[in-house]
Amino acid sequence: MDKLLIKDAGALDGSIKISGAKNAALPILMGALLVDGVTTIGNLPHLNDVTTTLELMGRLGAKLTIDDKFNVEIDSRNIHSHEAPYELVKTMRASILVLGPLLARFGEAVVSLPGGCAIGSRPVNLHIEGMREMGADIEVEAGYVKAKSDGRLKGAKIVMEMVSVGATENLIMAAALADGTSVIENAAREPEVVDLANFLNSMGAKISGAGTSEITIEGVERLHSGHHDVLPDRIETGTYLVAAAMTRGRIRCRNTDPNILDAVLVKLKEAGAEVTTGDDWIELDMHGKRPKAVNIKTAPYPGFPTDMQAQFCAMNAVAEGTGTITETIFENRFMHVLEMQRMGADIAIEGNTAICRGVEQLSGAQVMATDLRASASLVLAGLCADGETLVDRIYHIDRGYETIEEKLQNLGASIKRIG
Ligand SMILES: CC(=O)N[C@H]1[C@@H](OP(=O)(O)OP(=O)(O)OC[C@H]2O[C@@H](n3ccc(=O)[nH]c3=O)[C@H](O)[C@@H]2O)O[C@H](CO)[C@@H](O)[C@@H]1O
Ligand SMILES: C=C(OP(=O)(O)O)C(=O)O
Repeated sequence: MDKLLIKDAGALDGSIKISGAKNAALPILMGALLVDGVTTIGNLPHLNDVTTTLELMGRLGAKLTIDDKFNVEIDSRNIHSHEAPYELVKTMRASILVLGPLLARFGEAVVSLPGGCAIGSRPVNLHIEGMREMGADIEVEAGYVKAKSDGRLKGAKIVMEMVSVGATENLIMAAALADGTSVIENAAREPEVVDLANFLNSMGAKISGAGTSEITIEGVERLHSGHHDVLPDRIETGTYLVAAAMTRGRIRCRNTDPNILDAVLVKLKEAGAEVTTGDDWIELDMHGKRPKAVNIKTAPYPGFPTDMQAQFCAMNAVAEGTGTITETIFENRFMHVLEMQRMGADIAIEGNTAICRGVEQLSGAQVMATDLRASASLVLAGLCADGETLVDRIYHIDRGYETIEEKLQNLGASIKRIG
């Protein structure tokens, strides 16, 4: 199993290109199953989750052509299977997003439940309830969601009991081919939901209000061929910005979108960073100063993203002063804290809050990655720890960060992958 070996090499300095967003790429690829034609997707990140999704689409009967820049052409005209098996679904929570497209287009879907994971139980009741309201007959049996619809799904008004990114996306996709108009209230407002809606609209869907908490979808009979470029990854961007802040360095992130990172940039400025932005770039400069600890409370967009919480926890661990991190989205997203404590961090967990008292210097240790962002935060901690840090189980990182070691090496970090 691959590991990452990291040593403190001082302040990061340089420029990197940000990849397309994992969390937009996955629903968009699943959304291509709705299209009775050929879709091409650009700016796809080369990640394990994307490869798993492509494998799943291939098993369902989609014909895939991938060029050397990782642009993917998907011919979904001859889908012949409507089942997403456990062996593929287990590695990736987002695979539940095939449910809406398969059910909407073929009136049938059998999708394995992805199971719990390190950050929490992650149920899919909102996905199922919403599709039932559109007339689907759904049973959960032997670990599989088995859904059927007699003819097209029916447009419905769905009031979401809580804000869910995945359920909003699944229901948009289900409603895109439904008979009649659907309205999703209390919808997630994440930029990735907007990107999915833009993608589907460019294929002929009629979705309005994405990016607000009320989304209206006028069902159409079919979607047609088209092209879409995935939006930049705001979480990858934020991760590298924090890496630069922690190491008292300077970074320019290119091919990104500063307009979807407000909550993160505000906190970086509060930590003492000078942040400058252009149309598609963000620059952060610490001018050699140690960051100041910040208080964070995660919330649905446009609040502070839960996917950036672990990285800010790492920053607080080496910052000046004390900062609190309150996690409100997932019930168990502090696994990184236990590993950081092994590196000498002074962090106490009280309920859903981590109280971090910054220390002058962390010390390198062997640590275990438990989930995607926890792994990223341990890599960041390793960048400013004394001695060597060995991060184990980095398959989690490969789910969400494209060539992380190369990008960090370009910024001057000492990091290498060992088998
Ligand atoms: C592939 C992808 O885009 N993943 C992101 C997506 O995950 P995902 O879409 O799985 O997260 P949700 O927004 O659905 O989860 C938010 C909360 O709702 C709960 N919930 C969700 C669905 C449901 O049917 N029932 C229910 O109770 C979850 O347990 C959680 O407490 O949004 C999360 C929250 O921003 C991010 O951390 C993930 O990176
Ligand atoms: C939790 C995450 O992803 P997923 O929903 O794919 O597990 C994440 O991107 O931090």
